[in-house]
Amino acid sequence: MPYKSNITGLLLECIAQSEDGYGIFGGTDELLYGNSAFFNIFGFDDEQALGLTFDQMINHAYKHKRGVNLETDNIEAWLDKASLVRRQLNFRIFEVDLLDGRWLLLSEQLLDTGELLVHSKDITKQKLLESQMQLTMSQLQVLALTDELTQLANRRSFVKSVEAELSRFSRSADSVAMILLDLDFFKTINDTFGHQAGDEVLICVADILRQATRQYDIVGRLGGEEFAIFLGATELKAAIVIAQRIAALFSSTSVQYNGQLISVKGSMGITSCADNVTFEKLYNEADKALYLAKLKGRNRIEVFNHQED
Ligand SMILES: Nc1nc2c(ncn2[C@@H]2O[C@H](COP(=O)(O)OP(=O)(O)OP(=O)(O)O)[C@@H](O)[C@H]2O)c(=O)[nH]1
Repeated sequence: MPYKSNITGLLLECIAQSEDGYGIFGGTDELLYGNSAFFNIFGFDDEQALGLTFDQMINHAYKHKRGVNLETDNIEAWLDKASLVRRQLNFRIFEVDLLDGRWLLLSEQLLDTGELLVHSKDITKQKLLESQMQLTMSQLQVLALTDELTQLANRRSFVKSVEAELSRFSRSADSVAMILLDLDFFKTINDTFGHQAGDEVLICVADILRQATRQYDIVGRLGGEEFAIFLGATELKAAIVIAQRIAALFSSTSVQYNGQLISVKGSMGITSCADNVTFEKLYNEADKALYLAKLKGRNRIEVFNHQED
């Protein structure tokens, strides 16, 4: 059959024209065959690479700054490292990037006869898609953990972060503290000035909390007009100072909305402990103190009393 008798020639022609790279290195690593896509990986335009060793081809790419991206100041050391993995397995697959921005998936297959068959496939589109997906995933993760209005940690993320910190602190004897803050008569602000004005107040409160806390404190909006601050390695005294700082900022700040000034007031409950601390324990203690602050007339700070509990 004429088709069958021509198959070898046809196959060679297909490989020569293929956008995938094909190369065969001989037993002493000299290039026996390559198509133009393969030469291109090493910065060669034509068959001048034939007969060169892998090391010589890499040196060519490095010297002419073409083809494969060789991120090294020492090409000899790079080649030594490559020799540790090259031809060590019957089959291996890896990704490389080219200086023109493309990405290739390369496979090396050691033939029974000692030659090394190398195949390359352009995976630039897939890499681009992959990095876009990674970006979307990390954006989604941020969205899932952030309160949209105030950009503070939401309840889920606050609990998760505090629990992570507590497991870190469990190995130290340091005290940790929590401040719970609940705005006073916030419903009246909404009812008087509108929901939008209420939102502006919540944003302002978040700014005040960021301003009053340290970089490593964890600040979250637990929901509605309830906020929480976790203070790692903090004694009660220092936690009270931070709560007083927040109260002072509330007193000196008014939110401007449609030409009107809205004052912000809040009640705070504080607790601090060092032993067997869990999120629930801290939260419940701070919440009891907060309840007391509301009961005693609001716009004040109360500390959880461990003796009375
Ligand atoms: N603008 C706005 N209002 C909210 C948001 N989330 C909750 N609220 C409102 O917050 C108000 C909370 O009301 P209450 O629980 O009675 O609290 P309060 O009026 O501050 O009363 P006290 O805490 O007892 O001083 C409700 O009217 C909710 O609708 C929000 O994201 N934006």
